[in-house]
Amino acid sequence: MTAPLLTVDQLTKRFGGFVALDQVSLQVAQGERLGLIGPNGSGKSTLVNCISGTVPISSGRVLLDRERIDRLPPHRRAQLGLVRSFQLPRPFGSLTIADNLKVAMLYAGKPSSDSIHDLLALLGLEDKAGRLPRELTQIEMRKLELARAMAANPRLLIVDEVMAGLSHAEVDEIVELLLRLNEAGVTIVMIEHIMRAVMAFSQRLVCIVAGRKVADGDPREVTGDAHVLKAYLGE
Ligand SMILES: Nc1ncnc2c1ncn2[C@@H]1O[C@H](COP(=O)(O)OP(=O)(O)OP(=O)(O)O)[C@@H](O)[C@H]1O
Repeated sequence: MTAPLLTVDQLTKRFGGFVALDQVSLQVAQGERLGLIGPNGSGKSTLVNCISGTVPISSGRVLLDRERIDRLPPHRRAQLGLVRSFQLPRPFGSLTIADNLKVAMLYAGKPSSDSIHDLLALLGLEDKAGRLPRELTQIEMRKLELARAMAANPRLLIVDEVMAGLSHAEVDEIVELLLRLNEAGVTIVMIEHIMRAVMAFSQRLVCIVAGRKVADGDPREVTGDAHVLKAYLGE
């Protein structure tokens, strides 16, 4: 059996006396599409912050390909192929779309084998190379954010609420795009509140409630799980 690409092992995160994540363990296989769900404030973003290195963990381990990465700074993790797209697009406003992608490649420390042009084409932004971010529509901004993440040549891409505020058709478009990126070989973890998108995308779901993993498995089974229903419906 091949080793998981990502392993989160007994991860605990405390903010002062508050336990935001309580011994969370999960694995992500190479090539997988995993959905991470949970009510507001359950700890999803904190988990992603701990995995990508923007907040230190209190205890436990995070491994990429069997190597511990939980002491590495975020840019080192990005160099190893662990890349996240942020909840809010934050491109450099004075740089063109193409230059924003160049910066992202430099940050990851390895100019991608894909040319910038190929990346723009993959994301459907080929007409926008010379434009500034402020000239983009909302969905184009989300695509730019995904393109910036892809410019870092990720092995594991974590997308954190990239569809919030988009129309029904635009959500479908982003899901299609993520499926294409996955087909191109990128393992993807999606954090998303839009359940239609989560169900269309995910091969497996993990549900976090109040800092604990309460379900992990087939999406239909997880969404029918009593703990998950209780957390969402507040029974
Ligand atoms: N830096 C911090 N200091 C103190 N508490 C924090 C900090 N960051 C997050 N928390 C708390 O940890 C808990 C989990 O927050 P988190 O943002 O991870 O939830 P979430 O599942 O991503 O929520 P949402 O779906 O609303 O984005 C919340 O109670 C939050 O208030």
